[in-house]
Amino acid sequence: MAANGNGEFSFGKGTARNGLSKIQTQKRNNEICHDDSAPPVKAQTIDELHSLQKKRSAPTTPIKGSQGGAFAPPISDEERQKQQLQSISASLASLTRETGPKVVRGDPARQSETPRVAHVSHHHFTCPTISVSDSSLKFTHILYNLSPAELYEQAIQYEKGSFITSNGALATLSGAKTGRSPRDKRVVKDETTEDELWWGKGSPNIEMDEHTFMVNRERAVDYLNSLDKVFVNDQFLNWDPENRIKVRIVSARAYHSLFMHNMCIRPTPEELEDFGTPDFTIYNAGQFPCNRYTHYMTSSTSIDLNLARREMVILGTQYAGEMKKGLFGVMHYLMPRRHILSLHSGCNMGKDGDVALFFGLSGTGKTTLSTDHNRYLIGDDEHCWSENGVSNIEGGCYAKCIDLSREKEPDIWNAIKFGTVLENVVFDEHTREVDYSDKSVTENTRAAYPIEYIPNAKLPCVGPHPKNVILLACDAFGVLPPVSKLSLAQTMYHFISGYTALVAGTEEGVKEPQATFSACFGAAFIMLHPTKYAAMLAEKMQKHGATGWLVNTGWSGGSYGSGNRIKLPYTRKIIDAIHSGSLLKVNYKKTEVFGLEIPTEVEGVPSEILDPVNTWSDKKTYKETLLKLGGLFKRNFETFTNYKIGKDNKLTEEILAAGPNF
Ligand SMILES: Nc1ncnc2c1ncn2[C@@H]1O[C@H](COP(=O)(O)OP(=O)(O)O)[C@@H](O)[C@H]1O
Ligand SMILES: C=C(OP(=O)(O)O)C(=O)O
Ligand SMILES: [Ca+2]
Ligand SMILES: [Mn+2]
Repeated sequence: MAANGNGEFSFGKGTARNGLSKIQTQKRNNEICHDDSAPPVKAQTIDELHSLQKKRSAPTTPIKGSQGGAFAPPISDEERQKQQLQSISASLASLTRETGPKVVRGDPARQSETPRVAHVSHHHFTCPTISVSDSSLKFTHILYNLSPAELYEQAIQYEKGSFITSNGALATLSGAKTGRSPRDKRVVKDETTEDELWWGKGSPNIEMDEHTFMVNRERAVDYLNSLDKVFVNDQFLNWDPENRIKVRIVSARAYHSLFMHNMCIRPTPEELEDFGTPDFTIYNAGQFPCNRYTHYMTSSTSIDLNLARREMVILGTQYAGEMKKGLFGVMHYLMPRRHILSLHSGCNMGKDGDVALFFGLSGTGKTTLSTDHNRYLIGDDEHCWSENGVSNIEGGCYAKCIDLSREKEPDIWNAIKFGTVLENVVFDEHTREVDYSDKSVTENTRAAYPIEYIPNAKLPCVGPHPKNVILLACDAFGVLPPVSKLSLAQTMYHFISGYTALVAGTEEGVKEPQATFSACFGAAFIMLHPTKYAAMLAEKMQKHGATGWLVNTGWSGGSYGSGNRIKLPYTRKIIDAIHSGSLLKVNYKKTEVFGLEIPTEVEGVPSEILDPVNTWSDKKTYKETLLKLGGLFKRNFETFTNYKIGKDNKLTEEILAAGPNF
C-alpha cells in the first residue's frame, strides 16, 4: 500500500483474485447451509488480509480541478503537502540553528518508503549559528491531525497508563499534575503588553522577559525534536466564522493530541487543506521540566505565553486542561480588541431561542447546568459575546467525573464513550469498568468529549443575545440564598467579585470553607483589567435587556460539615424557572446584609429553603457566618473601589453600593 506522487493511493491493484483454486463443493438446491457460500477473502497472504482490515479513507484532497473555485491557485496535492510540512518544520525550527528540522509525515513504526522531507531555513532570530550537530541529521516524524482511532492506538502502544475502559473511552494519566498550575504561568512583558495587560496585585499575569521565553521555547522545541515523533493538531477556536482563530498544537503525547482534537473545533478535510499558517501555536513539552536555573522559574513547571510571537510553551506539566485554558487566556486578549467579550461561562438555548449564560468558578456547575436535556447546549465553558450574539470558543466539553452517575447526569454519562478522553479515573483491572467514586489518583477526574456527543448540542455552536445571565457560586458557608434576582449593579458587583467557596479539600480535619474571589469568575484567564470585561458585560446586558441571577449551588442548612449541598434536582428546578421566565412573575423579599431579592416560591422547590435563615437551626451562627462572608466580600472589593467601570460614573457608584451593607 503506498501513496503515489499524486496523492492517490493504490492497493493490490492488478493482483489476481484467484491465486489458490477454491475447493468446489456441490451447489445445494435448497440453500440451507449458507456458511460456506461466502466469496473467498480477497487476500493471498496474512499481511494482505491485515492490510484489508484498515480501509483507505477517501483522499482528503479532492481531485484536482474538481473544487476550489475560480480564484484558487493551481496547486498540486503534492505541493500542498510539501507546504504543510514546511509550515510544520518552521513551527518546530530551532531558533539558534540554521534550519528547521527534517520533518516527515507518518508513524516511524510504519515508515517503509522514502520519506518526503521538508527542511526550512530561516534567520529571523539573531543568535550565533552553531554548526551541524546530530540533531540536524535526524528526522522528526509528524503525526498530523490523526483520527481518534489512530490516537487510541498510539496511546495504548506507547503511553503507560493508557487503557480502553468498558464504555469505550480512553483512560489516561496526566502524571504528577492533575490540575492547573496558575502560579507557574508567565506572560512576556514587552512594550506593548506592559501597557495593555493587567499586572500587579490580584493579576494572574506574572511577568517574564522575551529572552527567557526564548530560552524555554528552545528547550521545548529541542525536546520535541529529540523524539521519534510529535503530534501536530491544526484546529480552530470560536464558532463565529468572522472571528475564528487558527491554532496549532505540537505535543508529544497521543493523549494531548486527542484531548485537543476533542476540545478545539475540528476542521473539515477541505478546511484543513487551506489551513495555511496558524494564528497561534502551542508547544507542549509537558513531560520535560523547565530549568530552574532559568530566570523567573520557581518550580519545574512553566506555562509561558508570548502574545507578540503568538506562542505558548508548556514545560513540566502534562495536565491537558492547561492547553485549553491557556488558549482561553489568548482569547481574553484577542477578542476584547475586536470589541468582543470573552466569557468564562457555560451557555445553552431553549426551544424558543432564549439563551442563558452560566458564569462560575471551577466546580460551581457550569458544565452540569448548561448540559440540560431540555435545552440546546452551545458550550460548557468558554464563549464570546459579540454584536452577533454568542459563540462557543471550543468544540468540546470538559466535565468533572467525580461521583458521576447515570441517574443525575445522563447526558454526560452517555458522552463517555469511544473517542472520549477519561483523565485520571480508576477502573477495574479486568472488566475496565470505571469507579467514578474513586479519588485515589485525584478528585479532579475529567472527561473530554466532542460537543456533538451531547445529543442536543446546538451545531454550529452559536446563538442569539443572552436573555439570562446566571452567576453560580458554590457557597460552602451556606448563607447565600439558592437563588436571587440581581439588579444590573448587583450583577456587576458579583461578576467583579467572582465569589465561590469550596471545601478545602480531602485532608482530614479541614472543616472550614475557603472563600475564593476570582474577578470575572475567571481571574486565572483574564488578560486585561477586570473592569474592562465588566464594562463590556454591563453594556451588553443593558443593550439586550438581560436579567442577572445569583444561584448558590453550594450549602444549605449550615456550612460545610453541618449543612448539606443543595440537591441538584432543586437547582435544576430553579434554573428551569429562570429559563421559562416564571421566576420574574413571583413575589420577592430582600435579604439583610447582602440585600438580595429572593423569591418566596419556586415550582418544585420547598419554599422554606429559599431563605437560608430558615434552614439553619442555629440562628446566631447563621448571622455570624453571614457577616463573616459579607466582610470577606468587602475586603476583596477594596482593590476595585478606585476604578471607574464604563463611561458612566453613576454605574460605578451604583456598583460600589450594590455589595453587602452592614
Ligand atoms: N446543586 C448543585 N448544582 C450544581 N452542581 C452540583 C450540585 N450539587 C452537586 N453538584 C456537583 O458539583 C459539580 C459541579 O461541577 P461542574 O459542573 O463541572 O462545574 P464547572 O463546570 O463550573 O467547573 C458536579 O460534579 C455536580 O454533580
Ligand atoms: C478546565 C477547567 O475548567 P472548569 O473547572 O471550570 O470546568 C479548569 O479550571 O482547569
Ligand atoms: Ca479546497
Ligand atoms: Mn466545566
